[in-house]
Amino acid sequence: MEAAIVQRFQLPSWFDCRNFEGKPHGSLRYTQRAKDEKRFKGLALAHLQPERTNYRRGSVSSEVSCSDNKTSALLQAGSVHPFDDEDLILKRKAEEVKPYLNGRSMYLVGMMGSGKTTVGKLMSKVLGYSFFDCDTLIEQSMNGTSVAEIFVNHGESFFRGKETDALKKLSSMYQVVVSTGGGAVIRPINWKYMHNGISIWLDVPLEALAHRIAAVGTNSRPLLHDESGDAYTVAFKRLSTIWDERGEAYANANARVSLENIAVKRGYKAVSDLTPAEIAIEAFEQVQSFLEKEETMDNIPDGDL
Ligand SMILES: Nc1ncnc2c1ncn2[C@@H]1O[C@H](COP(=O)(O)OP(=O)(O)O)[C@@H](O)[C@H]1O
Ligand SMILES: O=C(O)C1=C[C@@H](OP(=O)(O)O)[C@@H](O)[C@H](O)C1
Repeated sequence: MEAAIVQRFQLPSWFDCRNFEGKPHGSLRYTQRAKDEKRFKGLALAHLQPERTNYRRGSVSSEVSCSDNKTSALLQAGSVHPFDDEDLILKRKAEEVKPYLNGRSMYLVGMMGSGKTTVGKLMSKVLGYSFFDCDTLIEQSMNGTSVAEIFVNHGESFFRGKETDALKKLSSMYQVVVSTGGGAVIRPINWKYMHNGISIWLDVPLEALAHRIAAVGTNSRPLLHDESGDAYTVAFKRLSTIWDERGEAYANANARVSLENIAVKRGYKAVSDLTPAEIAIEAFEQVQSFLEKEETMDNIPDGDL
């Protein structure tokens, strides 16, 4: 993670920069007076450049130091938890959006591996909604037969019928977040059901999808499964073909969450730096924009449309 993290540190006492030695990492702002006196006290706003992070680990190792032209001082080293803030922002965002949803459900759509399940679970948790994974519902309706087995034993079109049945059932429910299967967007009837709630498209670049899928394997994703070739290349080729066939269908969703746009907004080099919480925050923001537009449209008199 390349982006700087801003963190406040309560410094315990006066620091005299001349008394410290250490290699400065990051920077620390302090007042002109402190600069002149080469000492300072109190709250410091530090920009940390973490060495490495991982969204599952949720913490970064860091060093905060101050320096002037001649000296530098290591003030604090250890672990910080930037995502504590992120979780709080996510919770607040959900609380902000929730009253305007009026109990409407949310349907996450997107290519295989786009994070519908991961992000959907997070969104349901902070909203206090129930979470459903469409593939899991289909498997349950088939006494635990896996999606991969359903494809092999009954074919794709049978699976698509089950998928539509599952969406029909879900469409009568309120306050649920649904992770749909990547192919749910290809049948117009499925959109009729999903439009009972708000649909959100997780738009993830194919390279990132292929990396994620190669990491977990393709056993549970029959449309990508292939014994030959290296996992990334096979996944990328298959995903490209699928994208050509149905890419446009995802744009029917009410809200689009583009990982490339979030990465640019946050100053990250790669979309792989984005955490599921950051993506969920953006999803709520896009839902908010959709609801605002919807309200504006509702307020326009019929004759003016
Ligand atoms: N933001 C993310 N960064 C890195 N890996 C992710 C992210 N979101 C999901 N993943 C991983 O990608 C894989 C697919 O995610 P999943 O939520 O199952 O996608 P989908 O439900 O759209 O198929 C999982 O292994 C998951 O841990
Ligand atoms: O894209 C698709 O056609 C499919 C995606 C899968 O779901 P995920 O998107 O959850 O992997 C699953 O429904 C099935 O393997 C078909």
